[in-house]
Amino acid sequence: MLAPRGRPVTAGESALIAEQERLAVAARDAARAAQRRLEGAGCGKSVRAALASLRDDYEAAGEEDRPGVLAQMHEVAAREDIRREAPPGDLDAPYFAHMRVRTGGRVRDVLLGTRPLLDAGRGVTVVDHRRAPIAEVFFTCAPGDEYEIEVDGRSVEGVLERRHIVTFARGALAAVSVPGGALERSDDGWRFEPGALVPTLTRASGQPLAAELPSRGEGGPRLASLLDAAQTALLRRAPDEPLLVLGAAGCGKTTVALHRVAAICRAAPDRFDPARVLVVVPEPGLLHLARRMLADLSMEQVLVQTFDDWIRGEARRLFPWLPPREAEEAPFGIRRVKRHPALTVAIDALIEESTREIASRLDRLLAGHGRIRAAIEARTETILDERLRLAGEVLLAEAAPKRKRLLEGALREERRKLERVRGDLRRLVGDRALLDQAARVAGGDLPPLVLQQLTDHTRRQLDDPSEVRYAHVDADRLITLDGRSLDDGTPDATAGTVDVEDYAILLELLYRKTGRTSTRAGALSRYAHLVLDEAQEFAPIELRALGRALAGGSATVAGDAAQRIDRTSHFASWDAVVGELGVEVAPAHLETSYRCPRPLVEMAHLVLGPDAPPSMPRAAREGPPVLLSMLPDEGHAAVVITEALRDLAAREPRASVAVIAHDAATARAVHEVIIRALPARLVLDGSFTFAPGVEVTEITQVKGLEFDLVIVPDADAASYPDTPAHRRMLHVALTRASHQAWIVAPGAPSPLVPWAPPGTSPTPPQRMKAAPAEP
Ligand SMILES: Nc1ncnc2c1ncn2[C@@H]1O[C@H](COP(=O)(O)OP(=O)(O)OP(=O)(O)O)[C@@H](O)[C@H]1O
Repeated sequence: MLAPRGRPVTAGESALIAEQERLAVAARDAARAAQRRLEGAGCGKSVRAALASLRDDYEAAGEEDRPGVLAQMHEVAAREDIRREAPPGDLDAPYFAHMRVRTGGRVRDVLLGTRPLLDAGRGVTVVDHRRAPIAEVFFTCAPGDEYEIEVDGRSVEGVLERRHIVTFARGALAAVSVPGGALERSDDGWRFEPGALVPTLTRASGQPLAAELPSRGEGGPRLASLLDAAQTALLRRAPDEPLLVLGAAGCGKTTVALHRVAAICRAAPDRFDPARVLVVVPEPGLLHLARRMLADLSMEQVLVQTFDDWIRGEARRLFPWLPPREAEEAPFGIRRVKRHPALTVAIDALIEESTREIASRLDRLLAGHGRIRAAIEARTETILDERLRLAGEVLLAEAAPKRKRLLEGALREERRKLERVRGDLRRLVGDRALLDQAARVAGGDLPPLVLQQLTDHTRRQLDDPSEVRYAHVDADRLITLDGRSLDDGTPDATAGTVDVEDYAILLELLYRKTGRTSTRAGALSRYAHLVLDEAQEFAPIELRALGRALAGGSATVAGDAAQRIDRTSHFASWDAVVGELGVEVAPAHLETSYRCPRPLVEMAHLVLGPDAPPSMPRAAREGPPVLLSMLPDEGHAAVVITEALRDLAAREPRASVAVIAHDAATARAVHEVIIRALPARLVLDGSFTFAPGVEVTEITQVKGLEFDLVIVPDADAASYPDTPAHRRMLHVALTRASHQAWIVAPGAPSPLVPWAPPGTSPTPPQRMKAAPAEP
């Protein structure tokens, strides 16, 4: 049981509580009354049934009765509209903040909630905290501030007298924020608890952001002196030696990998020209960070790319026929199939089919009576060109001179055509029989529904977009009113596009058919050294493409299996990763976490649960506790987070804060609230600034990055259920913090978080649940 830190409330605070309780009771009654009214207005199902029967009546009615039936339909539909707009989301907690304003000579209490609710009789006004103009006063003013806002084009002035965040527990007021803490209800009555409800975030002074570590122009040895002995030992490895650096989040894998680039380019400049070094990362955020770190190491010439950008550039050079348009990110299921290792089985089957077709064609052409097919099918080489060449040698040795020339010509022509892979791609991802062969070995991973989704998607991609279909129509008539293309945002938007996942498949098909990585149009780039960061996120087919670009060069591979969050990447093991890349290497392990302080390392390890590595990384330093808050809902959480950030911005303007949501939709919703109070950037495209300020983002964006503070705004049971994938996601979010993390659960809390572990500091609603009252 946690010892109470606070004190009994003062008389003034008691008066405030009484006033807040009156407001709470009035709001709850108003919400319940509104709910009763709406129930009286009919429930959705019965309204739909009523409308359906009225529609039948309308059909059956004579001309003269129809207006009457129509009027009834309108009335029922209007009731349905009221029901849909219906307020009270949570009858027991209809609002989460209160402010008292003096405006037009009157004092008004305004409550902030998720749904608006107006009950003049009870004196209750709940406004939508995201949209109502008056809510801006709550987010931007302090008590005593004068304000001027615009409402429906009119300017409204006033003074903010009070502002409080409140929480409810089991329908009753549970806490009211006051300067320095909160008044909290316990079984003994109300108490003042310092720092409660809205926790105080801190930023340790002097914590380096990764980008601030080494400074430009300083030499290699000086930079390396920032590294520990284990890290420095890795830099001493021979430049040609492949290196696989593993270790938990924040152990310095990226740091070592990029320092190694500088080290080998300096040690062997004749073989390792920085311009021939490629650094590949999964996401744009890490790309920006890596470029900055390389610039600090005077290695600006090194090419840093996301895998998608790299493969796009390569494939478009090799296959100039590719449609210029790329589809918007393909649905999860489709990406999963296209990146699945079992797709190789479908590729094998496709190559077999192509081989048989070529053999039959040659037999027909040269009247081979099955001998050519038998000779080709007798070969077992995996590269089709090899098979044709070697079978050809056998056939040519036996052939008469005249026939020899014919055979030679026909074989040459067939081998020349092998680099045409466009039709193969269409067949591979559009032919259900081939895909079913992959599904059979995928152990339930590729269900029929997903394969159907893929073949439908492929069919749509093969359609001509409307612009092509309507080429005979004037171009300006094909532009819609909002200036977008005719197909934008429609299923037809997929027509005539290619998926980014197709590029690696095309390279694979090319290689499997020709044994080459070039076409007449161009050749795959070659690198002296490849750095692959966050390597757990790449699919086998992508690793093979990179391996082929490496051909003979050396590699530094860095990753952490506990951080794999892309469920379409199919990570199997580190042996498999380096195997696909074509390098042989034993892993080197880093064991000290430099980014996260001890409480965070422990929490992140706990969150991984059964998936945690056997030993917890060593933390290089102590730090503040991980903050935990349970709040009634998302709106409430967003307001509490906003309040804490407002306070932090005033005290620590140089802190870098990431609010890391589980998904983009949640990030947008939280951002919508935060920007009412302070400048915050919504980053969903990797464009992080690595500068002080607040950035709201989603987990897939933050791989490899770090911020002073991390806030997880949605650690509820629905966003983070107990699955290995969700454990890893939460782990990644938390380990982005170099100083402190705050986990907020709106509604039912996630089972992944130990809500009251030692060393953490739960905020009031949680403590009230976790700890019974003192005797
Ligand atoms: N020896 C060291 N001494 C002090 N700080 C270090 C040391 N090594 C790395 N760091 C710092 O630790 C932080 C994490 O490093 P880095 O990003 O390289 O880790 P990582 O293992 O790649 O992390 P992740 O797995 O999360 O991508 C960075 O701020 C880096 O500057």
